Amino acid sequence: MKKIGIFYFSGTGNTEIVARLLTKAYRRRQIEVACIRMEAVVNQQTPLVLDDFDLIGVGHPVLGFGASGIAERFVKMLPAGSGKTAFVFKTASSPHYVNHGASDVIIRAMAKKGYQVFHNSIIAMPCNFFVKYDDRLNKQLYQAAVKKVEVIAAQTAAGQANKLKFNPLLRGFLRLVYYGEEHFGARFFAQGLHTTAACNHCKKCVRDCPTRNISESAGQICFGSDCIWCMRCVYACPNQAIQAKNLAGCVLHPYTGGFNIEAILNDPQIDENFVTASSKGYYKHLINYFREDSSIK
Ligand SMILES: Cc1cc2nc3c(=O)[nH]c(=O)nc-3n(C[C@H](O)[C@H](O)[C@H](O)COP(=O)(O)O)c2cc1C
Repeated sequence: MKKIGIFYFSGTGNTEIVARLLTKAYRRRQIEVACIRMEAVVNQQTPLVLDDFDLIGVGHPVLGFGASGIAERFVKMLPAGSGKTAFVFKTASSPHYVNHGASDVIIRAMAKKGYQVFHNSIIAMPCNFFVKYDDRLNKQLYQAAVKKVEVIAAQTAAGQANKLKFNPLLRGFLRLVYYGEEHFGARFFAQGLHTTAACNHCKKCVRDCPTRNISESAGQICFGSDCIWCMRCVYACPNQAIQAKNLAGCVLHPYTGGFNIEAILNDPQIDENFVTASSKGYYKHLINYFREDSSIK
């Protein structure tokens, strides 16, 4: 293996953390890696040149059981693969099998273009949507992610396949949910976004929006209709000045997603042994996920 190109989209930092961990894991194996944000390609700031890469990685968050508009736009831009090998990875708040099909549209589109997508994986990370996870769980998820990334790096570097089990009967229904989330949910959410008096017009949100959906006009920050509900603007605003009026419950207060992982890791008071072999209820489905890499016995 000479060089790997990892293209990822990350709204709030989780997928970026995984993409960076993967990059480090390959480099430790003496493999050269380029780690590129998908939106730089989609917004034509970075040319899409794949000639140097022997292996392509595509990473995205699971948004409404799908892959996010940016990932779909990126895949449309890919040139013919001519048999190039590829893998996909996704982050989600849960490794449950309902999320396993989230990359299917991407995998199919890549296969149509001649890419051989041989490895598909899911990594559970802190939830950034509606449900605020306990920081002990966030720490446990991150530590498991570090181990899972090592496995993904070893398998993909060796050309070893990985498939995710998915019930095909769910496909049509979940695709419909995704369509509703992307086209109606996201638009409705964006219609209710507004800035408060705390906004100092630094325009970070304008610069950072992956779909260039935020602009400033006559001294006002304006939110357009091409929102993919990635939450970046809300969570990354340095003054917490962007607020949601519609579906406000989906924004976590205080935010405990990707960007604060470092703080969680550095806090010795946060005990990562949150899910155990005897956990019940919602957390039960995480037991096997943590067992896979011996995060719990
Ligand atoms: C609009 C939206 C929809 C989401 N839908 C799902 C979902 O269907 N399943 C899931 O497990 N997590 C879902 N999540 C949670 C994210 O997938 C998860 O927190 C992910 O790691 C975020 O990655 P990022 O920080 O790279 O954007 C959703 C988050 C958002 C903002």
